[in-house]
Amino acid sequence: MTTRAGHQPTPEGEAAVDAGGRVSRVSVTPVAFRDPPLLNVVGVHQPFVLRAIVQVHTDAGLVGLGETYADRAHLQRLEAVAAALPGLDAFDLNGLRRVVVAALGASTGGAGASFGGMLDLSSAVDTVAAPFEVALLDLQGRVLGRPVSDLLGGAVRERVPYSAYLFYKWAGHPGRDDDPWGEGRTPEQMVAQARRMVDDYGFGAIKLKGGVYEPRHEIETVEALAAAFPGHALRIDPNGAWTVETSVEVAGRLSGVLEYLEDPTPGIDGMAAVARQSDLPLATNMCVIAFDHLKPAVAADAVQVVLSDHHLWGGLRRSALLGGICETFGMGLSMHSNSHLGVSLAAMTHLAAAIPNLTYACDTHYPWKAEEVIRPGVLEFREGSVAVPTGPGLGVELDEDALAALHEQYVTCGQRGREDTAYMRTVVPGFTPNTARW
Ligand SMILES: O=C([O-])C(=O)C[C@H](O)[C@@H](O)C(=O)[O-]
Ligand SMILES: [Mg+2]
Repeated sequence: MTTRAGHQPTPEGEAAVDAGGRVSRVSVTPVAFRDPPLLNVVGVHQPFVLRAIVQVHTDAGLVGLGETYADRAHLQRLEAVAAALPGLDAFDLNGLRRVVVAALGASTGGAGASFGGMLDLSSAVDTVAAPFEVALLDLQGRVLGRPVSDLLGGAVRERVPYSAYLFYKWAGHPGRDDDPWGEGRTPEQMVAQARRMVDDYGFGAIKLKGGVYEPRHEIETVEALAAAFPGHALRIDPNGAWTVETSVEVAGRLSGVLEYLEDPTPGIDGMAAVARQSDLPLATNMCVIAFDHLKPAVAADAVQVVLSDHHLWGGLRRSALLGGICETFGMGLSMHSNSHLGVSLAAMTHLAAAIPNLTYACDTHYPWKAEEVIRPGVLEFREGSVAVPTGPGLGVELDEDALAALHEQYVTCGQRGREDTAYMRTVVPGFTPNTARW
């Protein structure tokens, strides 16, 4: 097949075009939803999370959904792709990639870009393509009357387990008293936070976001969680807050307590040095976040578990490819999250259902949010897991009124990017990220 300028259907593509239609219009709607002041290595979550909802319309009258970040520079890239997509066959995922590469032009590298200092944008093509790929898969599923998990090879599990994602946190955003979670600082408070999540959602795995306090305090928190939740799988993720030496010490102390230790120290070399001196599996969503990073990480035996994230790895099919690579090199696979809405939760659930070697409970920030853009009823947590939607495509429907309300909130909230460090400095002047601090 040759490159299709203007996306004219080739004869062999005709049947698919007839069935699924061609992209006629694409909208990218930035939204904002309220978020508690969750602490991490670079600062604290702002009052709102920004997300973009992608709607891909076809001339057959169907709409596919995707969701991604909505930081200003990312939005501009999404808009460039959205403008170039009309005419594309809804089944032409390779064509989508060509459109993204062409639309981004010189800005495909993305080196140095990041979302609030938490996530380096290693591959702009993958990150920008992802929500459109999800939307096209949603469309394909709607055409075929099959769930997205079937398009990824078929669900190997009916339910996808997720983990409770604990955060140290302030009692509330400054000047507001509407935070239903309260302060999260002491081990007792963190056990109470976990209790609420486990009671409400039934989670069987618990992840603690660390990198906030000195390691001794965070170890005590993990030990309190282990005592309070025997039999639960535990993880801590300090996002590279520790030196190699500290990481080895903590790994020794928590060996037998944790199922894996996530990003204790920055970089592939640092992780490899820890791995050589520890028997705890090391997981990452920081030093391996794009296909380019796999070869050096495997060569150095730096990580034992890769945390996939379709938003960063180019969508659902490339994340499934990542699963195959992890299997080849004997690495485990888990799933990372950032604050997200239901379109992403649906996509994550289909993906996790269809990857046989994704054997850990996936991360999700879902319990922290109180607002939504999809209609209720499909994505329910029971016993810590979400049933894989069985309806066509992603299996979720947009609530247009809710989308409009959260878009209005985006317009008025004043935030245009994720700025955890800057927000922290409004309360703690001079704060510097805790990377490799201890
Ligand atoms: O596993 C991780 O590193 C994350 O979940 C990254 C996120 O940005 C998290 O740290 C957060 O929400 O602050
Ligand atoms: Mg992490």
